[in-house]
Amino acid sequence: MKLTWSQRVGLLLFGIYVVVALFGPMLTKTSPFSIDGERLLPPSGQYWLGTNTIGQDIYSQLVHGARTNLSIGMMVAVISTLLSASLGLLAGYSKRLDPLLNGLANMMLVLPSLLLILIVASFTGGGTWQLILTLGFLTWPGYMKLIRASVLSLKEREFVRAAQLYKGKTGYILFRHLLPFIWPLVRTKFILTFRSAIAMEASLSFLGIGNPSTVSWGKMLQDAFGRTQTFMTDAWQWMIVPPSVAILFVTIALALIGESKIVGNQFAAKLNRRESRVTEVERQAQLLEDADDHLEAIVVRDLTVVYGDKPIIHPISFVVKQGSITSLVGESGSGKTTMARTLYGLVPHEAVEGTIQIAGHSIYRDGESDAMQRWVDAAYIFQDPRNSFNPIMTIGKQFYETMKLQTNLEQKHEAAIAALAEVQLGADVMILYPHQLSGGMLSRALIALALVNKPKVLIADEPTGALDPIVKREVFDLLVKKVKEYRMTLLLITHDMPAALHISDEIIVLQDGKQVEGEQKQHYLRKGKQLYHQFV
Ligand SMILES: Nc1ncnc2c1ncn2[C@@H]1O[C@H](COP(=O)(O)OP(=O)(O)OP(=O)(O)O)[C@@H](O)[C@H]1O
Repeated sequence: MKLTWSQRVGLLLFGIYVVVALFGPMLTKTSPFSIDGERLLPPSGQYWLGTNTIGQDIYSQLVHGARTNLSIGMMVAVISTLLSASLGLLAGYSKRLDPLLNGLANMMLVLPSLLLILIVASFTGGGTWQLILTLGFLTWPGYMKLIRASVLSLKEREFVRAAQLYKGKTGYILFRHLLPFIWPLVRTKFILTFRSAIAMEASLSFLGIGNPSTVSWGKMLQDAFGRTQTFMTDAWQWMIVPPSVAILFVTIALALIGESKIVGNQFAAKLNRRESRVTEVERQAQLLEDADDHLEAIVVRDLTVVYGDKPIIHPISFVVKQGSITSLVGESGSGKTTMARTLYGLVPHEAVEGTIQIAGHSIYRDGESDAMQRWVDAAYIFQDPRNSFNPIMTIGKQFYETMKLQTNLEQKHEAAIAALAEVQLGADVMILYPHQLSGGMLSRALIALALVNKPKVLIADEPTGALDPIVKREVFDLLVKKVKEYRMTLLLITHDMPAALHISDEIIVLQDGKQVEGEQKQHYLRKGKQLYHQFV
């Protein structure tokens, strides 16, 4: 990864600070507290940075102070960042925990943090651990709310919904699908908290309420400013300048690193290198025996969908026979996507009335839709392929996650390559990220992904929208072939009337959320047929 010069400088400065904090104290035999030198000695071979007004070695104090700052900054940043990230993820993801956690964050935000820190520091005599815990527990809410807001929006993305549908465990979804996206926020939070903890510790020590048994840069400055000799002699040059420059040095280093993407990207790459953990997903999935087959693959009775006060789907009933192809057509905005999403259980329960059965499972009846094996009993192709894939996972990993018929990685790999080959994609696609594929390639990869578990029912929302006419034709042929081969039921949402007429056993026409019947439907189909003759 290419770093800008400022990022390199930031890392270099911070590296120097860490080396000094870790190894600097080893280079001095003098204790930072011992008063064995003469007072106010200028820098020399013996006292590299001179001595202070009571004869203590300033170099020794500076390097021991670096250690104190590093450990306080690190501990506070770790505690505060862990709280922000974990509570933000949980609040954004869980509707149940959100009111509690968000309420707690709001309450903490209105607390006068500085006052509390001063009170705690005064009462505890500036104890280091008390300071770390106070700072750590008071500084998480701001970024927690930012992370929560990101997760609230991310969890509506198709790839997260898909992960939920195949019953990925909550921890897995949070860690694998959501954390990499909020990682830049986590990284920034860590660096900012590190920086402010160092500044806060220095300020408290400067005010005289730091830990008296440790040495720190703030305390060095307090000592220097508290003595008149500092300014009456040249001593300010070695008593005030070194700790001030050190604080400035670390603050600048952290500010420069804060602009770097190095940590986040390395982490995301690391996450992606990890083997897929979808073994958590239930595996008992085998295609149900033919005896369990239902002649009616999709049964819809008196279905309505209302968003707020706006009816989107008016009462509608229909049946899709097992092994058939039914196309859902209609003008833009007529409610096709809403219908498809409703059938697959992707619409909030409260918006839906009526009953839906898919492959024998009632959708929207508690417990029963959970029993449906997503991607095996029924699969869904979302309208927007780019949003359907997790952008920071390779296509191959996303195949492994979804595959339920194969038990080991080798079998999964072979089946994924075979499924990709059916849509004219090579095995090299497995190691590519979604952004490295064209829109058409992504559409085909999505179709392969939907077919890889040989689903009994496939609901496909505009699966060929991004394809050129030749590939489109090939994909329709593939879908027809798979319908026959797997005895699959296909509900196809499409604007492509010629194709719908060409491959469908049944066509449902929607207009303004209502099913069109009789002469109006015939008129719509006649128009489609005229196009169809141009198509074949
Ligand atoms: N989440 C939502 N909240 C409120 N209204 C919505 C929501 N989703 C869709 N709608 C409305 O439902 C109507 C039908 O939209 P839908 O996306 O189902 O149509 P469509 O037939 O699939 O259109 P297209 O062919 O352009 O994709 C539109 O008026 C749309 O504004």
